[in-house]
Amino acid sequence: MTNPRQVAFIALRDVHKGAYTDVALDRALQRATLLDSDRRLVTELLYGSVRRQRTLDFIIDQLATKKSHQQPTELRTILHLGLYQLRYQERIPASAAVNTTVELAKENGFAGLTGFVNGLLRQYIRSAEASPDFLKLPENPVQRLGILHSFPDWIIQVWLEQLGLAETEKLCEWMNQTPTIDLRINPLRTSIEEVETALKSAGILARRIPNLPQALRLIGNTGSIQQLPGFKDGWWVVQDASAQLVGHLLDPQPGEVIIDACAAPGGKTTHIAELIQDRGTVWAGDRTASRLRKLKENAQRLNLHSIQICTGDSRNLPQFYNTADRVLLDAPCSGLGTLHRHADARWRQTPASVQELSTLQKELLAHTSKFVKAGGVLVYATCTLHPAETEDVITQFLTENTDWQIEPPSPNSLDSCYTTSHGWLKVWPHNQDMDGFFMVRLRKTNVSA
Ligand SMILES: C[S@@+](CC[C@H](N)C(=O)[O-])C[C@H]1O[C@@H](n2cnc3c(N)ncnc32)[C@H](O)[C@@H]1O
Repeated sequence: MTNPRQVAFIALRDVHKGAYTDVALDRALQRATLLDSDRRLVTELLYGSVRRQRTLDFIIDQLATKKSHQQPTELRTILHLGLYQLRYQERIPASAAVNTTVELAKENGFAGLTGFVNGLLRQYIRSAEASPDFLKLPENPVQRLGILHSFPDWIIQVWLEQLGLAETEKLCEWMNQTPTIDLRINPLRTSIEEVETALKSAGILARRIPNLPQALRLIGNTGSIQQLPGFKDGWWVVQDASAQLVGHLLDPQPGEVIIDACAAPGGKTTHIAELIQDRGTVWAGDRTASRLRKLKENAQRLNLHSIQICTGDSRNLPQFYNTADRVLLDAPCSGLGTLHRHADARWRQTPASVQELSTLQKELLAHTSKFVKAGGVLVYATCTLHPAETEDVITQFLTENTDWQIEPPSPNSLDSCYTTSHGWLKVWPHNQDMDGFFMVRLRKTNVSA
């Protein structure tokens, strides 16, 4: 297969049948023979169409007699691809978007409906030219933002309650961007200067990130990550800037025993091992064996030896009670802070799944806090921005465990600029230009309050 739009159609059709977007993309690309530029086009069309699904359906609802969900599923998929190009891909001439979409319809069993496809797309072009905001959006702010920026109402509601209208709109726009790639340099193997020089010689642009001495943000097209200089030598690992803050908040020291209770695939475990200069013990626990295999590969590539793997449910590991100087609980979460990275996550998560996660997070915190020695530290972190998975988890824990208290980062530490008045850190992506994250450092005192 050599037509990128046909490849995008097959992948998007699989997503509409329930496949994960990244899995559908890999599968479709593997079956195709495409130039690098066409592979990028497939990725953009697929991820963009999945993200913008609600807006695209709303356009179909306005322009066609039959609502989007009444259209044959594969025809709806084809219309999404065409409308996505017209609305969001300025580089693609409108005529090319229309003609290729009509072709797709013809090739995929809708030869009798090419007039309908052509007519709908051309009507979209005429309406958008006449007035860029021709969509008749509802007055209700939750629905209006949800349709315009393509999020479910409940997510908009969660953000509106915390941020208000103007900031929520900025956050929505930020979450619809193509995600950036950050590297964390392994100081045990190289220096940030050496990596900068190697990337520059390979024609890759990168910039430093304020407050994070080991971080570089890649700019523009990078091609395959595994082919970048230094990958095989363990010079760096891909890790978003805000995830790098977590290791600094934990502040592990050489010689300590540290338990990373939800560790796989090891982004933070390997950071901890680097921060202790590979001297001490980092227990990497996780209940998913396949993800732990990835962690092992990462540790080997980075040449880190202080990491020990423990497969199992971290709610049930009594052998670790009172053994750790520090514990990291990077808990499973709804990922509302990283929706730009997982195009379909906004459609998969629900208020009910958030409540289930909140229960799991509270159980994990109750158990893993027992791993910490008196006087020790636990950092709770999640890449979500939902209060039920963040503030509520911590507030309940502190109410039930009066021998624990929040220890905010010291004023001149790397994390201090993200600290809230409660002592926990909240990274809002549209303000900080990095993934959304919540993190808090708790210290176990010797006495109950
Ligand atoms: C947010 S991810 C961890 C990411 C990792 N810390 C990193 O930086 O690469 C959450 C992890 O928790 C694991 N997990 C979920 N429930 C668990 C449980 N009850 N016990 C142990 N691990 C669990 C999942 O398998 C997943 O790998």
